[in-house]
Amino acid sequence: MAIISHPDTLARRGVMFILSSPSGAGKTTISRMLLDADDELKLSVSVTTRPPRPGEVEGVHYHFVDDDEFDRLVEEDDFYEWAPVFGYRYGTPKGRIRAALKDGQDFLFDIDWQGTQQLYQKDQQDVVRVFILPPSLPELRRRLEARQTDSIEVIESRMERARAEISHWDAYDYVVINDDVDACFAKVREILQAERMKRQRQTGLIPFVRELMG
Ligand SMILES: Nc1nc2c(ncn2[C@@H]2O[C@H](COP(=O)(O)OP(=O)(O)O)[C@@H](O)[C@H]2O)c(=O)[nH]1
Ligand SMILES: Nc1ncnc2c1ncn2[C@@H]1O[C@H](COP(=O)(O)OP(=O)(O)O)[C@@H](O)[C@H]1O
Repeated sequence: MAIISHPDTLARRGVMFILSSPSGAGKTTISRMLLDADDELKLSVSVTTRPPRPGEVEGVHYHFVDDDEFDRLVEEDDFYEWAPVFGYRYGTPKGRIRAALKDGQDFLFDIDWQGTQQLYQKDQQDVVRVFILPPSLPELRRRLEARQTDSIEVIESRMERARAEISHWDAYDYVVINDDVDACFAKVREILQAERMKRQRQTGLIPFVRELMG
């Protein structure tokens, strides 16, 4: 694969940019805004046994598989990590991620805290962990209802789980409250931009500085 050319930085390793949030706090919304705004960022598409929601497209939002296929992928060690969530299984395929990171490709991961911990254990140097919080629990419920994708029972179970998910806030590098969506997006984007500049990622820095020093 060709080395990615970055307009703002020297040659560097890609960032594994993780966005997590309690369900309904807005990580899908913020992820979509980031992907639309940023050509250097690519979504890591997860594999799931959950059925598609209206409007979700195979290969774009998830790879939708049945239980047997998921079992096969686990056996073949095709996942970076996987976890059960709400009665379904979700996994991050290793695919070409490792090689692409070395070439400077940035990846966005929309995964929960369990997946975040596993990815962080496997690759601390590349991972950046961002947690999005709702401004309040009543607002979280309002957003889940407004999305109109879940039954009352599912919304109740998401609300219950939200409390458990929020308890993992301290396993993240950054915490951003999603009150105004544009403000939240701007903050998350600044985090990504700053992380790209981090000295440890800049594989092109040593030769460049040597040249400057003469
Ligand atoms: N561990 C792990 N979690 C994932 C992965 N993909 C998605 N998830 C999480 O699974 C949960 C349910 O996702 P989804 O069914 O799309 O509903 P959402 O809560 O509305 O985003 C979310 O917390 C996601 O962050 C993955 O590859 N690994
Ligand atoms: N800052 C915000 N203010 C109001 N509504 C929001 C905000 N961010 C997201 N939403 C809405 O809340 C609902 C849940 O957001 P979504 O991005 O699907 O959450 P998640 O992916 O975390 O489950 C969606 O209908 C979305 O349009």
